[in-house]
Amino acid sequence: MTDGNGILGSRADLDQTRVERALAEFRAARPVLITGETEAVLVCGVEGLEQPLAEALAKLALGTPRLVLPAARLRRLGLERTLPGRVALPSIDLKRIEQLALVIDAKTDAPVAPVDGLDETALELARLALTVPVVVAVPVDPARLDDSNVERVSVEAVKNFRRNEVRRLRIVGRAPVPLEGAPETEFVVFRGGEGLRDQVAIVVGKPDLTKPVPVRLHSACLTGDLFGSLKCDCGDQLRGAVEWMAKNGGGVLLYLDQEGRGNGIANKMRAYKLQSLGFDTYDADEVLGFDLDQRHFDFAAEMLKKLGVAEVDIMTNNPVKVTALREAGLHVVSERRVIGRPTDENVRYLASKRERAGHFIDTDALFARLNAGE
Ligand SMILES: Nc1nc2c(ncn2[C@@H]2O[C@H](COP(=O)(O)OP(=O)(O)OP(=O)(O)O)[C@@H](O)[C@H]2O)c(=O)[nH]1
Ligand SMILES: [Zn+2]
Repeated sequence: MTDGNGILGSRADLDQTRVERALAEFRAARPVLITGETEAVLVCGVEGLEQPLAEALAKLALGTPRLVLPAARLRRLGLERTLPGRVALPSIDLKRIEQLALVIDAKTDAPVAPVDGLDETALELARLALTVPVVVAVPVDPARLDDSNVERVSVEAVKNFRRNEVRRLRIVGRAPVPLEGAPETEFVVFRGGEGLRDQVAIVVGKPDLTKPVPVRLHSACLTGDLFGSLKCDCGDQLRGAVEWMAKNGGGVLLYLDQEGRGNGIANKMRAYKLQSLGFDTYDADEVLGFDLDQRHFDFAAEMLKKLGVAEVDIMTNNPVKVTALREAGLHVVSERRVIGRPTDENVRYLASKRERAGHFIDTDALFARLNAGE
């Protein structure tokens, strides 16, 4: 591996580039080589893994291949786990992999070993790629891997990736976009942060930056924000916050590329499918291998700082957002609750957020509004 400082920039820049390329490979169901200090593994997500690749991987194996699973998925498989683990795959058997990784009510009594740094890196790649977070890892000798087209990424590069994305956050475009109910509004586009696309700050009116600024951190919700899905209250929260800011001296809404609580739209739809079978919003995510919430908000704090916001009047029901901004050095001086219309389809979702993730939601009031047909 070169030291960088060529046209692709410094060593740190090159590391970011390699991780970005590895994510593209992961999403396309192609293997990626992860290199540690002394060992290396070829890893591949379970989504789209097919027989020819499974056979090719098996031929390269130096030791026993393994399936790496996050703690959430292991719990669903009937094991008491708080940490990820790995199951040996003496043969890369697609049926067994499917059973362990994807089948809803599968259980296992297979021995589960602790993961190493390479396995953890593989899981992190799968999460960053917004794929199902279960991976096949095959120990190999990188010197014998004669295919130079296989993307290589180091454990270190993946470990530093999120932090460097926050550092690399930069404004790439801005323009006025008058909105209905908020005619004086500017969209400021940032590159970097979380997810696979850009982040957008919507500056409503001319907020006074010497005072606490009304701020909403809004994670993207295609179904709710754009199509008015009845399953959540995101669309109401989004439009409600912008209108409120327009009427109350301005504010900043951050539209964050964190669809599906950071799991991506494909995993959100898989979770919705499970919800249609009776799972609640968090259990559905657990079946897929996700913990309560995958989102980070440090980059959102950085966006606010770059916009000159220091004191925040936050519009949220989510305690994690408040803590995250504080930990990132912003002064959160007050909190406002934001809730959309209750519907038959979203009340259970909202109640779960309160019961399981500690959101400040008055569910009694919600049910009363629902019964009153508001
Ligand atoms: N995984 C998953 N994500 C969901 C589901 N329903 C909605 N979402 C996502 O949840 C996120 C909700 O984002 P926000 O409205 O910013 O956040 P919040 O955590 O509910 O906090 P508030 O600030 O109180 O609204 C969005 O990314 C939605 O796409 C679901 O059932 N499963
Ligand atoms: Zn939503």
